[in-house]
Amino acid sequence: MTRAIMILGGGGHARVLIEALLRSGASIAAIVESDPATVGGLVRSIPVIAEDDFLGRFSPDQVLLVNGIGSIKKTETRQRVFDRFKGLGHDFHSVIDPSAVVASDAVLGEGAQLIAGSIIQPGSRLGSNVIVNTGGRVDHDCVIGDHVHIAPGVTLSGGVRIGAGSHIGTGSTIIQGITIGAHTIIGAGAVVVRDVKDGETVVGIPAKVIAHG
Ligand SMILES: CC(=O)SCCNC(=O)CCNC(=O)[C@H](O)C(C)(C)COP(=O)(O)OP(=O)(O)OC[C@H]1O[C@@H](n2cnc3c(N)ncnc32)[C@H](O)[C@@H]1OP(=O)(O)O
Repeated sequence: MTRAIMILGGGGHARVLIEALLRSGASIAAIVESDPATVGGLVRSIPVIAEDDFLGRFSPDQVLLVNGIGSIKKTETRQRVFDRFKGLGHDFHSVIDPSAVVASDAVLGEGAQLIAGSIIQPGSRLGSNVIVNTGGRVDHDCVIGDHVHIAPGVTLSGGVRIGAGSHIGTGSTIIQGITIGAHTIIGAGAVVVRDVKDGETVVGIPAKVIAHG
């Protein structure tokens, strides 16, 4: 049986995902929201259902979920949503915009989201629930942990490693071979030329630490 695709959340990131799914020929059965009133009207005529309704009506064998929660700094909320629905037995569908370029040997984890114009080069591996946002570039042999958000216009050079739950800010550049720890925040526009430890926030060119954990 083909499972119906449903989006968790109806905000800006969800709308980007809906565009990518529709462009790739998928159909979307519903947007699931804890508070449907927060979704400002119908998005592309897709019905909005309340989360309680969803939980009562649909079992994991009937639906495939898409994590529509974005992040601008910390990635905890989208991780919490992913983990909660995995705990209920649900599977997450990957969203790959038709304009994304993905090397034949790249490995994508469950629920990967490759937004318009993103590029994943050979030998790279992405964990579960990872976003590579608009125009993000992941060069060869990068290893990206679960729940990482690579924001629009980021460049990861070859062999970069990123720990789980990190947010790589919009337009930042990471030079080759750098290791970035878990739950870090890389500021918008930063140029990272040294390794970044778990929990650190770095900004600037070259990037310097402004917060620890
Ligand atoms: C589709 C989408 O929209 S996806 C979302 C994309 N957005 C992003 O990636 C946003 C990334 N976030 C940032 O760059 C943020 O500015 C952060 C996370 C680095 C810091 O945010 P906050 O913790 O709120 O710090 P705050 O704004 O108070 O700034 C602290 C200091 O760092 C400076 N600063 C903040 N961000 C940056 C930056 N990117 N580069 C240089 N300096 C910065 C501030 O000017 C301030 O300096 P001051 O103390 O001398 O005045």
